[in-house]
This record gives sequence, C-alpha cells and structure tokens, in this order.
Amino acid sequence: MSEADNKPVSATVELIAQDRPEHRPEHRFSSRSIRSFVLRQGRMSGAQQRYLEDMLPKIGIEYRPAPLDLDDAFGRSAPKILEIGFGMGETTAKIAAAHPEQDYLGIEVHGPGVGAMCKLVAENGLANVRIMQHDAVEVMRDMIADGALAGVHVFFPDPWRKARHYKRRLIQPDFVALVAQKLAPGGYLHCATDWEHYAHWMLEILAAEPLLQNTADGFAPRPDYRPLTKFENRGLKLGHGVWDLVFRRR
Ligand SMILES: C[S@@+](CC[C@H](N)C(=O)[O-])C[C@H]1O[C@@H](n2cnc3c(N)ncnc32)[C@H](O)[C@@H]1O
Repeated sequence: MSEADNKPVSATVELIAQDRPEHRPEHRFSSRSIRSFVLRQGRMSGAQQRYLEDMLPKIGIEYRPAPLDLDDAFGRSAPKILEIGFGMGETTAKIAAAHPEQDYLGIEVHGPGVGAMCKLVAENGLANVRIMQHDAVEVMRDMIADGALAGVHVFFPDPWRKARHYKRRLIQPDFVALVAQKLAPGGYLHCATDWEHYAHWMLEILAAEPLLQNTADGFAPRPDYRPLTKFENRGLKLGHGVWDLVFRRR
C-alpha cells in the first residue's frame, strides 16, 4: 500500500457525507475508501465529479475515472451489449431473455424506467442484465474501456423535433466517435427511430464516422432480435415509418 493509500483525506468528507448521509463529518477516509467511492461514480453528479477531479490531485492522489470491469460486474465472460435509454425496459427484457448467452448493460436516466426495469429483471429472473441510472454519455466516456463492447443499442432516442433543439440529440459526431472507440472490432451500433428527420440525421453522422461501416445500403432491415414495440406496431399499421441503422466497427 503506498503512502497515499493511508493519507487521511478529510477534505472529501463533506463530499462523501453529501452522498452518504450515514457518514458523519468526523469520519476520516483513506484514499482507498475514496477510490471505492469513485468506483461508484455512477451515482455522482457532474458537480461532485468535478469537485473530486479538482480536489484529489491537490492531496496527492491521481484521479482517473476507472473503467468498469464488465466481466466482473456480470460474473462471467460473455459478449457485452450496452443499451442507451431503455425507457421502461420491455424491449431490453425481451432481448435479454431471448439471448441468455449475451450480457446487457442498460443505461437510463429516468427513475421510474429504472424501477420498471428492475421489476422486469426480477420477475423474469434475468441474470444477464445490469442497470445503471446515469447519463449514458458520461458512462460511455468514463466507465467503459475501449473495445469492451460487442454492441450498442439506441432504440427510439428522444427525437428533439425542433431545429433549435437538434443540438440536444444524443447522436452527434463526437458521441458516435466515442461509441465506435468502445466497440470491439466487428462490434455493432444499432439505432432505431420513428422520426424521419432524425433517421437521416443519424445516417449522415454514422456514415461519416471513419471507424464505422454500414451493414446495409442506407437503412437496415429490422434485425430479428429487436422486437416490435406496441407503440411501433400501432404506428406501422397507420403507415408510419421506422428506420433501423446497423453499423459495424471496422
Ligand atoms: C423516447 S425514450 C425511448 C425509450 C426506449 N428505448 C423505447 O424504445 O421505448 C428515450 C429514453 O432515453 C433516455 N435518455 C435520454 N438521454 C439519455 C442519456 N443521456 N442517458 C441515458 N438515458 C437517456 C430517456 O430518459 C428516455 O427514457
């Protein structure tokens, strides 16, 4: 154990106490307890993370967000599929149940969706699902090792229909470059949307990412593993479109 491991770091007490009210301010923490706190960074707000990034180097501890050990998180070595914004989780649960040979890491910010997904996992005994409630962009950036993913699902992301809101869309060139970096060679990025403008927006951005290659000539047929949602079924009967895009990491 290095000297830094034993160093009392009282300055972080306030931060940890904020996150864990059961920790009273008179407690002192070693850098080991801070490291385990950092490992739980999925629960940290952006402000907390910035505070840590700023404060830890001042007390001689290098702050590096640690990528998750996904095999450890799932308790086995199997292909890892990450889903961004699983909503209420029905699609994720169906896919995970149909593919027990793969592991599914679902990321969602919306609390009720996370609750619904937890219920589905318990009711269906899904041993191959793990859930994180956090911003997927930060998870992808800080917690996923390069080349760790066999696939990424982005199903019906918020379309942000107004032109002045396009900048809020999840699919942006920088984010797609980040996703591509996290995919193993041959791994795939699968997006689906029922909003035509977003479909073309995504096609343009994905096609411009040098690490990715389209599996289709433009939009892809819906892969069998993605079940039709009730909402989608209703829309299709009314003649509304749905567009799938499946790109592979070169
Ligand atoms: C339109 S819903 C689609 C939900 C689901 N995929 C489906 O097909 O029904 C988009 C979801 O993405 C989630 N979301 C949006 N941005 C996110 C982000 N940066 N990180 C994690 N989840 C996000 C929203 O909370 C919402 O539940």
